[in-house]
Amino acid sequence: MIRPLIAPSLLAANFANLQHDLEMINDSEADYLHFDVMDGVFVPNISFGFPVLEVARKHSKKPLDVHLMITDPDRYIDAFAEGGATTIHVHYEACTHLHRTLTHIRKMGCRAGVALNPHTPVDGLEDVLEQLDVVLIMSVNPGFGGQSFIPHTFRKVAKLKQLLTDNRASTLIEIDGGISIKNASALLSAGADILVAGSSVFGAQDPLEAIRQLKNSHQPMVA
Ligand SMILES: O=C(CO)[C@@H](O)[C@H](O)COP(=O)(O)O
Repeated sequence: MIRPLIAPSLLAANFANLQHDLEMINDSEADYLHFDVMDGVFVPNISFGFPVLEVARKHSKKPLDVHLMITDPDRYIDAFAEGGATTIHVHYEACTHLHRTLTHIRKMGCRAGVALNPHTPVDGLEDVLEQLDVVLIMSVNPGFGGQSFIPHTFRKVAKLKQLLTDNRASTLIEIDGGISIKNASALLSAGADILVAGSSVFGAQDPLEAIRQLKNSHQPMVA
């Protein structure tokens, strides 16, 4: 079985000591650093932007997985690509010309991702699969960390996996919101490849161990 890719979400880090938390992630088995950008319009919260991106780029050795929870994301794709993003996710609900936006993200040298709000069906992606490296399924309504996982996500992941298989697409499936060791293995069985985790990592007594457990969550738990 393939081990999942793990992306700790910086939103849940200790901003009073970001360098410490970034170094913890560097020392961990995490595969990416998930970077949530919120504009207070697309979602009812404002998080962080370019000054924090610069800190992350300086101190993080992990590829940056940037999730743009903003309206009109086209305005900022070049800046995030030049700022060091490896992957840029735009929201399906925020893009009028999704095909063009995804093509542009790739042209800027990044992997192209689309994030789906919990109410957005996966079917609308069929005509952009060739432009798409990863789909970020939101398992909470975006805007805040620490929310409860929406159980409907299991069916949605399975449906997307089927769509990708039917189209012979190599697009990865990433899940974000309320992820912990409790739901990780069921999500992987449904077809997820990448797990984003905020509070279950940074709220743990031992964040390194929490990341290690998520990384090994494809294996049956030993009682
Ligand atoms: O994008 C978001 C929230 O909008 C997420 O990336 C959260 O940061 C995940 O946090 P937890 O639900 O794991 O605490």
